[in-house]
Amino acid sequence: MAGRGGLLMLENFIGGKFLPCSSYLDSYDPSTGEVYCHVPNSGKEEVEAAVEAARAAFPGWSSRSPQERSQVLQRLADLLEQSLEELAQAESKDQGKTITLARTMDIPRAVHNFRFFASSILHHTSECTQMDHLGCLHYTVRAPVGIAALISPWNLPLYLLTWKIAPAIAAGNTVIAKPSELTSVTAWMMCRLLEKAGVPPGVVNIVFGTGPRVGEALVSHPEVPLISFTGSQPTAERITQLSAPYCKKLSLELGGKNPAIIFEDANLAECIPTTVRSSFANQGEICLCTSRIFVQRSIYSEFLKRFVEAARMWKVGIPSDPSADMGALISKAHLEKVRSYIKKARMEGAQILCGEGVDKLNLPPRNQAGYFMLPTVITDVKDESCCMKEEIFGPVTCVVPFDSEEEVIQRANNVKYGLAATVWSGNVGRVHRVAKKLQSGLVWTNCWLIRELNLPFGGMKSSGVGREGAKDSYEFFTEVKTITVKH
Ligand SMILES: NC(=O)c1ccc[n+]([C@@H]2O[C@H](COP(=O)([O-])OP(=O)(O)OC[C@H]3O[C@@H](n4cnc5c(N)ncnc54)[C@H](O)[C@@H]3O)[C@@H](O)[C@H]2O)c1
Ligand SMILES: N/C(=C\C=C\C=O)C(=O)O
Repeated sequence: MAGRGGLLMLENFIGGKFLPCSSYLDSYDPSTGEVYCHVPNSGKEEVEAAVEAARAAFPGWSSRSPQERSQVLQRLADLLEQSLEELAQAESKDQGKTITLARTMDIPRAVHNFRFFASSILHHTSECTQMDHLGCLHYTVRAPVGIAALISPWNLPLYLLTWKIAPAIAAGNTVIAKPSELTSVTAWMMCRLLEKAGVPPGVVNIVFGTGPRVGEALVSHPEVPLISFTGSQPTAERITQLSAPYCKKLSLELGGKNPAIIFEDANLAECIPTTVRSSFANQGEICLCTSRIFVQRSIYSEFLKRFVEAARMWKVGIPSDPSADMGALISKAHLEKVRSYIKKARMEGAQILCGEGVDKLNLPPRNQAGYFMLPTVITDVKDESCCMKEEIFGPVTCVVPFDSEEEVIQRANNVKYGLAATVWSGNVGRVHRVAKKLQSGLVWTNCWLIRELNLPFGGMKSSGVGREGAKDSYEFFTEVKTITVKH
């Protein structure tokens, strides 16, 4: 919808209706640095209205059969798929990611999230045990919890929001979702499809705005008993504090400082292009991106030379260019934060082998103020450096040598995070051994980011609490009850 100055103006979606807000935020096009959209700056009032709508919709939705709910999810998946190109264009413009990534990963995955949970909700079973000597039978039943708060970040906007909405409503909950204020457009576009898909009013409500205003009002609302959050560790801490007085159910998917461990028997022809992708895909703005590369010393020089050559070939371009490998970072503030790590690395005596401050970025005149940065490789950096310890969440990766298996496991584990690791080796025994010892919720060996939605997804240590996936999401979005029958 066109608003002030012909710019796109979003509205909240509450109780099946688009509702204007009393104040709005500017949203920037990352490829130009220009305001192109206005996003509702919602607060307590909008959260109250959404809670009322979600509360009213809960009895009807939660008492439908899983089959009925499944059909609604399937219809929504079909409608999203029919709008794939329009959604991909919007996601790429709003987030700065390449149109190719939006077309091949973000939007197809959003479609798949609804199809996947539409199917998996049909296949859950409950537990039953006997105590014949006491004449008892025990069994469990599960029921949806109620109104779920779903909060998502800006890096994979529709992909991550639907990864929460789909399991929550499949299990019979009603939801209030809050996308990142930096990337709200595709969530708003999805709302236009809900009625046609048969989602009753109030089952999915979306309130737009900032964390401190609308996010906090949502997570501290007494009638919202569960919160599924994906974002940064400091925000998770705040949400935990605000929700603690109510003993809410929490699922927290947080940041990472993900290692790649490359042994001398790795297949470098596969490892190098995949590790360039795992370091720089989506501008390095994926929580699963590699940011510490440990390479066995005997192949260190060869790896480094080939890796830097490949990183230099990774094309940074405007998001709408189908041949670009990388687009713009999300915001000016984030670009400055990412760049500040390169400055700190230099001050510590590390070497920048390519990218920021070394190579020249060529951009069309219209995009000179966009938030672009080249893929950057740092070496000669100590494990204690902030570049090796903190999540940078940008196109920056550090490469360091190692000597032995025990040493590299210890160094890979020596950070507060534990989300995703990759291990490269042709030795099957070593691959299993190392994968088992890494403190990481996910380990990809000889590959990266191949997702199996049935299995648990999530992090250890400061990377999160809880897991998402077919069974884990079902357990999170339902309450279990044990019933004993004496016969
Ligand atoms: N583990 C995962 O699956 C995963 C996936 C994607 C991103 N991430 C992490 O997300 C981070 C980047 O995303 P970000 O910058 O949007 O994170 P963020 O924590 O700043 O924001 C995430 C969401 O929380 C909201 N929020 C912020 N403050 C809030 C508050 N006080 N109360 C309630 N809500 C609040 C934001 O508006 C946004 O919608 C990185 O750390 C990244 O690793 C993790
Ligand atoms: N949650 C998933 C990915 C998270 C990526 C973070 O940036 C997923 O693939 O299910």
